[in-house]
Amino acid sequence: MFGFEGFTKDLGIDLGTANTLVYVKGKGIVVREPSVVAIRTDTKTIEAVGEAAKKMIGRTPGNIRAIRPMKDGVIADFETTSTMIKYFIRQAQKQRLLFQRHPSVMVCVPSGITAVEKRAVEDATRQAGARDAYTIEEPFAAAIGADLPVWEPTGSMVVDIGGGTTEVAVISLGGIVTSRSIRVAGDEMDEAITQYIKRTYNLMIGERTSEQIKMEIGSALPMETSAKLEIRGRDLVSGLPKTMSISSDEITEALSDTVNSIVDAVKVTLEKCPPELSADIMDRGIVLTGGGGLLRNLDRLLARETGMPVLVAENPLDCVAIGTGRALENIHLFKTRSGPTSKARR
Ligand SMILES: Nc1ncnc2c1ncn2[C@@H]1O[C@H](COP(=O)(O)OP(=O)(O)OP(=O)(O)O)[C@@H](O)[C@H]1O
Repeated sequence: MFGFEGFTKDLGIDLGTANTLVYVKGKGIVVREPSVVAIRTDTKTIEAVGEAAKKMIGRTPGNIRAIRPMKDGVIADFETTSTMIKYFIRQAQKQRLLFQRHPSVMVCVPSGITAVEKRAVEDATRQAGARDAYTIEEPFAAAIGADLPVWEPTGSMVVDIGGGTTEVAVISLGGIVTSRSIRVAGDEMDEAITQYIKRTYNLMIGERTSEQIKMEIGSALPMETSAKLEIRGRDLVSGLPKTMSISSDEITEALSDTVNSIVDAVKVTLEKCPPELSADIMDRGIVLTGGGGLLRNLDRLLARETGMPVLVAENPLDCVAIGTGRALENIHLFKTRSGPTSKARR
């Protein structure tokens, strides 16, 4: 059993592909920044991390590269990820919330990752200064953060749609009964929009523009009143900047393949769910978490396709971070290491 008396100033980190959130017990979420690092390619030094680095995406001079070290929810670049975690821990410490130089840190990881990938997250966290590094599977953390009764003998289903991964899991009695993790989520939606606009209008738009289009007029089902948005990009024929208007119906069409992959992942997981637990889920409903859960009408589409009630969690973007932090507070409830958490010591 891991003692939990020293955890008061310890951290839960939602190390996401898109955003990293840090949760401190009693304080809530104290850091919320994009998971981006800007590096000088000549000297290999870090130029900026988080919000400042995100602003540089697509706007960097030749010698600076803005990268997202987490790709598809796992560590694509070990050194940079470790530097980024260190920066976020410092940000929390700067707010005088942490008095321990080496806090214990719980980091969430996608449920589908390999033992090697999990180890990489634990090592990067310890290299960033953590005394103990624990990992928790993301959908389990999301379910705790969404206030689902994860410890009860009743089935709960959570669909966490982040930047890189969508995690679908059925949880009961403190464990994941069945789950599915697909590397299709918000980033893939952005890419689908970029490709659609390139294919249809010969217009090249940036990563940030496609995300903005998704958030402002994206919808999983056609909206009752179609909306329009002015977008800017580079005309691939003339090579010049161009402004044009795009409709929400077009974005619904652009997003259909990605959205259908998510719907299929939910259906497959439901098919594998034991009947008693399905009945519980029918009563309580499927809960959507993660930023992707905010896509308009995704709840309605999922409800139509599964015949189950579907709800969006109260603060979908914060559920994983809150759940990760709460899991650290309740570490004594995790009975075995083969459950949804694991631990590595300095
Ligand atoms: N209103 C919205 N509509 C649609 N998508 C949104 C909205 N708000 C945020 N998103 C998307 O949610 C994604 C980020 O969600 P979140 O912060 O939960 O992911 P993450 O935890 O960083 O990623 P992962 O779980 O894959 O590691 C981004 O793709 C973002 O564009």
